[in-house]
Amino acid sequence: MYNKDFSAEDILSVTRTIARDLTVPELFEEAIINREGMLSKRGAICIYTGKYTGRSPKDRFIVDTPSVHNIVSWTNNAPCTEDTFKRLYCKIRNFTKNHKMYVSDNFVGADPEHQLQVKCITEYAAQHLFLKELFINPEIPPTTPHDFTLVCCPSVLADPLEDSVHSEAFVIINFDYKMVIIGGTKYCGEMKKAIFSVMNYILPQKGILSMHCSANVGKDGKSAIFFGLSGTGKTTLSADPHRELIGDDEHGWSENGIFNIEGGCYAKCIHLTEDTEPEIYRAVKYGSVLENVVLDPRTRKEDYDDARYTENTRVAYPLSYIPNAIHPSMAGHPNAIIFLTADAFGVLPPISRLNPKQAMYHFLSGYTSKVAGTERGIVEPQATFSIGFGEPFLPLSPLKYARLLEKKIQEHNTKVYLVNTGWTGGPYGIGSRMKLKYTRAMLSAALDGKLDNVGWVADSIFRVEVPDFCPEVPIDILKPINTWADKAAYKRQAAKLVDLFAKNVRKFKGEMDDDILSTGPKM
Ligand SMILES: Nc1ncnc2c1ncn2[C@@H]1O[C@H](COP(=O)(O)OP(=O)(O)O)[C@@H](O)[C@H]1O
Ligand SMILES: C=C(OP(=O)(O)O)C(=O)O
Ligand SMILES: [Mn+2]
Repeated sequence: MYNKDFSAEDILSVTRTIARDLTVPELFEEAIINREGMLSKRGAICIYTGKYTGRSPKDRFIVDTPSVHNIVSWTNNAPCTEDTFKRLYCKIRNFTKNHKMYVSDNFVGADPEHQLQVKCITEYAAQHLFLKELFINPEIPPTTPHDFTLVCCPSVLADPLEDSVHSEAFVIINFDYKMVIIGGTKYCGEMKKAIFSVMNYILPQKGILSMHCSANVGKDGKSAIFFGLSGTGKTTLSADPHRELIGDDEHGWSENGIFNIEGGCYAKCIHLTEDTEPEIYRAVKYGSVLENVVLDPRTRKEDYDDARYTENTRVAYPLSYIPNAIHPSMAGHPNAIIFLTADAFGVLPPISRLNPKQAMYHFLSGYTSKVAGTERGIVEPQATFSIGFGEPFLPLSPLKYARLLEKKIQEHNTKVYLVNTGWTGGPYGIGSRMKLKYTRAMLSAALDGKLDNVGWVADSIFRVEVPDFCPEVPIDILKPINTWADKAAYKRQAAKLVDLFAKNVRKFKGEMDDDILSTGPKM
């Protein structure tokens, strides 16, 4: 077995051709020349990722070594051996001997105190462009040594039998060598979420809460964060013309306030229209990377309604493409925390207020649905409980994140809301998705203090408080039972969800305070 340093330098010492620090136009040219994708009508480069059009959680591993063994939580992270890592590393190293690789250093962490310099090495120019847009791109290439290495070679395939992995795709994080290696999958989301996982390992160990959330700040300087699993609305709802955008997906919360981990956004394109999501629609332009979006063969016009490759069509663009994004992407302590949930049962209120214990309960529960496409094998909304609304990306014990959040909420007296961006009037298949304009109106009202003086009544099943009025929202939708034609059906459906909640929190028994665990929904 190969027995040397496992490092960026080692790989690049054998790489046939290195294209270093290319600019956006150069990467566009390279991607076109390499036939990695084509230009869209609005001037973005559009790439197709083949078999893997979403994340593949079963193919993601953390190398289990003595130095991380007792730090990583193995209940929600799959281990792999050093041998597996080394074998796949060697396959990548050998591959680069005959190929050109794109190399540059980018940062993650907008707060200079908590930045990580990542050396990005990719097989594809378009993927390199993706990283340039998504990470924080330095004006001049840094001369300091990098902290972490990300290598992505989709053409390198694992052999499940020989390499002891599950498929030809692999995403492996090695904290000892400070390296992520990716092969077999072209889906760009794997790269960003792997580095997010790295930050979720590093930051909490320094006392900083890292969060799967978007963030924005009002004209009054009050910031808000929106936790949510994929598809619940982090990106869509954080792009708000009345508030300044901080980031759409990954943030840290330190003693100084919140900071974005990334420098760009990765928005969903399915059914995107200029009317409903103007900021995102207009961010599709020169410099951005479209993924699996169908283009008209003659006009190259983007067809956002065509899900022939996947529902999980995407666009990546730098934060500066959103008109009211602030730079640097930092703000003070949030005044409000929103937990976004896409409830496929159609029984949760569209907005509700949580006390601090309920906030902990719902953070730990992380109830939502997996929406079609983002993960391999999911074709319709599927109820799930994802701790911290981001369990696949949390390497440490989930309680570590929960305790940090609990402390922050106490210290800053932060208001917490649970917002159902999922179904209303019935479950998925019968009811309809909550109208975006109503969700936006409810959030604006909550964040602007317009719900402070309305009446709040505890929901008899979910026990969270529901407002009796919200400007610009029909009163009927505030209480979910009122939106169901068949009230008995509503109760049966709610009972199913209550049962799921209760079963799910059992796993925290003995580890989390009983008064938190007992604050959940009850029939
Ligand atoms: N009420 C709603 N709130 C938020 N998003 C909605 C709503 N109704 C439909 N959507 C759609 O759901 C998707 C939310 O995805 P996105 O904002 O990318 O989620 P995330 O960033 O959390 O993965 C978008 O395609 C958006 O248009
Ligand atoms: C890119 C992803 O995140 P999100 O859908 O939350 O934007 C993902 O989960 O693969
Ligand atoms: Mn998003």
